Amino acid sequence: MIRVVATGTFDILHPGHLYYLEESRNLGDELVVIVARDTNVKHKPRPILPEDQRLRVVRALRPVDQALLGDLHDMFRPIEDLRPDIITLGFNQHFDEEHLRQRLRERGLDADVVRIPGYPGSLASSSKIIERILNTRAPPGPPGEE
Ligand SMILES: Cc1cc2nc3c(=O)[nH]c(=O)nc-3n(C[C@H](O)[C@H](O)[C@H](O)COP(=O)(O)O)c2cc1C
Ligand SMILES: Nc1ncnc2c1ncn2[C@@H]1O[C@H](COP(=O)(O)OP(=O)(O)OP(=O)(O)O)[C@@H](O)[C@H]1O
Repeated sequence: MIRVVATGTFDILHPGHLYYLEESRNLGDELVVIVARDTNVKHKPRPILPEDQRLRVVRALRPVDQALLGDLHDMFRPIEDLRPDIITLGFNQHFDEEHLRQRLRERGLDADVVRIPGYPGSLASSSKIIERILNTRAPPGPPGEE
């Protein structure tokens, strides 16, 4: 039984998320997804959707066997509980594979780390979708300010 763990914010879902989760699931027999806590998303603007809502939707996706919210303070805590064989990183996750492997070893965890490539598409990105909404649906400014 090969357990795979995938992680991410999953704010506004798009086919890039599905591709990442499907490819992660294909590496093993079971996929568990750790959804980032609202307060831990600091490397970009805070998510639009609250963590419970992000979790609920990720949990319902076909490739996902189990989904949970991450720890508030220690990202290795859920990994210690889940003991995955493989941890997948998405194409744009800012972790260095070798550094992450090392930190896992230091915690007595021997999961392999696998990078999943990107899925093409100009709107396969939560931030690009938000940008498009702002550009196409934002209320017009006061008259004369076009
Ligand atoms: C191995 C691993 C474990 C993680 N565990 C947690 C966690 O317990 N809590 C959390 O809030 N974020 C955790 N994260 C971080 C997020 O799920 C996410 O990867 C990070 O916010 C960057 O995500 P983004 O690609 O969605 O922007 C973990 C990331 C990795 C790689
Ligand atoms: N186009 C894509 N192709 C493959 N994987 C993706 C794609 N977009 C996101 N992912 C992966 O899905 C997981 C969750 O991504 P995240 O929630 O950060 O979405 P995002 O669209 O990359 O967000 P943002 O645009 O705000 O950076 C990460 O592992 C990420 O690498």
